[in-house]
Amino acid sequence: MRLLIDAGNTRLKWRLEHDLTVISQGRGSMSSDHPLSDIDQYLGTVSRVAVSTVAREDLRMALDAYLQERVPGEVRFYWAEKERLGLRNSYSNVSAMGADRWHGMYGAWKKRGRGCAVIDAGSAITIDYVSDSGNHLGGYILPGLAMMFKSLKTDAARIAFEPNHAVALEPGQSTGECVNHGMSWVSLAIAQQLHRDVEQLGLSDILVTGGDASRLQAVGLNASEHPSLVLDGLGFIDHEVFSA
Ligand SMILES: Nc1ncnc2c1ncn2[C@@H]1O[C@H](COP(=O)(O)OP(=O)(O)O)[C@@H](O)[C@H]1O
Ligand SMILES: CC(C)(COP(=O)(O)O)[C@@H](O)C(=O)NCCC(=O)O
Ligand SMILES: [K+]
Repeated sequence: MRLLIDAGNTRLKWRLEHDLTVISQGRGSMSSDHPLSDIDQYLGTVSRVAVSTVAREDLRMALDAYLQERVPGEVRFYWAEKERLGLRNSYSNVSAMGADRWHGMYGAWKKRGRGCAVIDAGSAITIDYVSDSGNHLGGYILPGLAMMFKSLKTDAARIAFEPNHAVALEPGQSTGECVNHGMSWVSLAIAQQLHRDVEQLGLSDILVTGGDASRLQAVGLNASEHPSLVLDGLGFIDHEVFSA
């Protein structure tokens, strides 16, 4: 069995496969001691692990040690690359790019094979544009929605509110409404800017992934949702590496 892991800054997403058929997939919290506890009993039958991570180095090392102790097969970490199958990274220093961004872009490139926008609404929101010819045109990194809520709670003394994910865009008339409608307002602004960029750049479509994907779609983001786009791209690359 092959185990694919996408370890972000908030959640660890995993997928167990046998001969490229998905046996099971799920997620754990990166703040828990054992984010893979749901599949502990299967790790002894895993022949290979492929990992995409942007987690803190101490967490990456702890995950590596946890896997090495339990998995008989190889544990391989995959990072952003300069180029693969015609997809070309715009970063001169590719090692600085989050592995999740490259794997999400590669998953989109393999699925579409033409210009597209990739949005990962996770702990941070990342946006990447790829041209029809496979050139990474560049992208953006924004604070994630939960990160924005958290910064208001921790950095503003007199803002008390309960976050809610309902979409409401009218001007708020209480602290809670001003904050929650503000989050919908920011999400709408992101969606509208994406639509303008995709139009101007002549990109064919938008692929969205990440825990807050549905929130962006709820305010009108015209995108197809691919909940495991990072795992998809990671799986394509790992398969290509081992089939070469
Ligand atoms: N059950 C959940 N646990 C944690 N975050 C969640 C959950 N459901 C939705 N979210 C939202 O998804 C975001 C995390 O998305 P995810 O793609 O897992 O992040 P990352 O890849 O950065 O670890 C959080 O910031 C939060 O706003
Ligand atoms: C921007 C990110 C934190 C997003 O990660 P996530 O929100 O999925 O945890 C991650 O892609 C990252 O650490 N990037 C490194 C900087 C860069 O991509 O330029
Ligand atoms: K992510």
